[in-house]
Amino acid sequence: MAAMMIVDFQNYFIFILLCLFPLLCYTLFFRKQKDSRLGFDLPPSPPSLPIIGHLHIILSLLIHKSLQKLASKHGPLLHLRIFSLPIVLVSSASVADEIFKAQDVNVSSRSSLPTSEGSLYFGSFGFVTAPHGDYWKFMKKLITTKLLGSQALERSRGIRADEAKLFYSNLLDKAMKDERVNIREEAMKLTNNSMCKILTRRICLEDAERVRGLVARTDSLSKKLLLASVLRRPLEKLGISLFKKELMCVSSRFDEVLERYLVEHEKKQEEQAETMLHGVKIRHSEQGVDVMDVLIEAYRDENAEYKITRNHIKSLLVDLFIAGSETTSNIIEWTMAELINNPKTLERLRGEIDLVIGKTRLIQETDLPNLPYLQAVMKEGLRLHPPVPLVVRTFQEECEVKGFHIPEKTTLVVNGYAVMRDPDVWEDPDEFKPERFLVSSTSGQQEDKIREKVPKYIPFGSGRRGCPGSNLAYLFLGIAVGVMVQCFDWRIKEEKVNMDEAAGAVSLRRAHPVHATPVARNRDLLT
Ligand code: HEM
Repeated sequence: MAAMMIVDFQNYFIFILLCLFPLLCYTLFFRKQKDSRLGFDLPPSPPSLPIIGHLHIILSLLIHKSLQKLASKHGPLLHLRIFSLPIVLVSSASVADEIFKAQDVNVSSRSSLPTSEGSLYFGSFGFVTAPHGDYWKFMKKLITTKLLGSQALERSRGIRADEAKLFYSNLLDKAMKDERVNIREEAMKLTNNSMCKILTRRICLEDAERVRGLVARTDSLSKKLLLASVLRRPLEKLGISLFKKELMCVSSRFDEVLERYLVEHEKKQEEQAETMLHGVKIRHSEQGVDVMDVLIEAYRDENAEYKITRNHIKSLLVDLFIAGSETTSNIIEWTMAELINNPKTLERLRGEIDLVIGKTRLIQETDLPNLPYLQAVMKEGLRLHPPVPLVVRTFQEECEVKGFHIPEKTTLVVNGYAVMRDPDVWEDPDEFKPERFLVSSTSGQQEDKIREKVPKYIPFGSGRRGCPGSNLAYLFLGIAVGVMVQCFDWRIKEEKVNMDEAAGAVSLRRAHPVHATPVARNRDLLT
């Protein structure tokens, strides 16, 4: 009897669950967002699939290209849906301009993951994922004034110059041995080692491989995290924490290395303080100050506007390291691929470098302002191959864009890749033509002035959440490309470098690494 009752109860329980399941699905996936201004039109929406909405597009392998195709068919301002999560997709310069200007504060937050609470990467201590509030404002000020501002970049110039010489001598070594070079790997060594030294003044030699491995892992993890943050709300309701184990594993490895560096820095600072106590005045040499020193100072400052913690310090270092090295090495490789495929452009660039610098010394950062064609080459590389093709933010409040209603908490996706290949504002948008960035070469100058008013060029995003590392990025890119063009000819086995994009990554990476053999033009530039 008891057994029958148990079976009955089980059936009854299953029956209730089956009845509740559609309700659960409805609540999670179909229920419309609360919209206080019903009656206003949402932006147009392309056809979607039942339940999942437009998820299949977000999951596509080359997401920026799928979204670009969607926009060219249905328009530059679209309303998409993933389950019940609303997304606004922007693919033209004029719509992006209106949002970045009129809604700058409203879209100044990104969404983070509830599952990444204690993580140093993509977690609640991070700067990149921090909501637009007191912490973000405090750190942004510190970054733009003391960490990546012009004086800070001046201070770290020596570090980058040493790394540039090492970069040149590694390439020269390969040239002497007639060996092929994987340009991405060489670029990665340059940016990783420079970033390590700028951030912690450590040579990072013993940790370099480890850190490089971690950066590679974060790239593959980023796509999953983007997906997890898009699916955040439905998953939260179901109590599912996606990729938490993987995320925490990467985080704890970063933590291990950075905690060690932090303790070393603190010891060094204490030793200096002690020496001062004994009456010997040792000024903390400006040359010896790295990003970690500045952060420790802010951490110890009792009167600071915001009290940061050790985790904030470590998290910011992870953010800067990943944001700074992966993106710049990607664009160095893309730009060299374009130059090898466009020998006339390469010749013109080399002509400019030879003319301005001569053939007796290596290009330096201070030469860059005098090399307009090199600057145009860098800009064109970034336009065609933006390492961060999608800028993702959140509308905090409801608003109107181009006469359409955008509900609060809608995710904003600006497809920078599509904006910078928008045929309405770019002539021959898919071609590599650095000349377009040279002021004097414009034929229809009037037309160009009108175009310049629209921020069609957004490889570093825009508005207050735009990239604070763009100046540093131009220095890395200018020197790496400058050295490779000034000092070497490049031989490839194929007729042209394959320009396919890698599928399944968040950053815009190449599907095939560029393998080329450097041929030295001048062997005595360092002597
Ligand atoms: C070619 C190289 C780079 C590219 C293409 C790039 C691109 C971007 C983009 C598109 C964003 C999002 C901007 C937005 O939401 O509007 C961003 C954010 C950011 N980038 Fe970069 N970046 C590069 C290099 C760097 C470097 C060298 C650093 C620093 C070392 C850096 C640090 C950051 C940080 C901290 C953010 C987050 C800003 C915030 O949330 O307020 N980036 N970057």
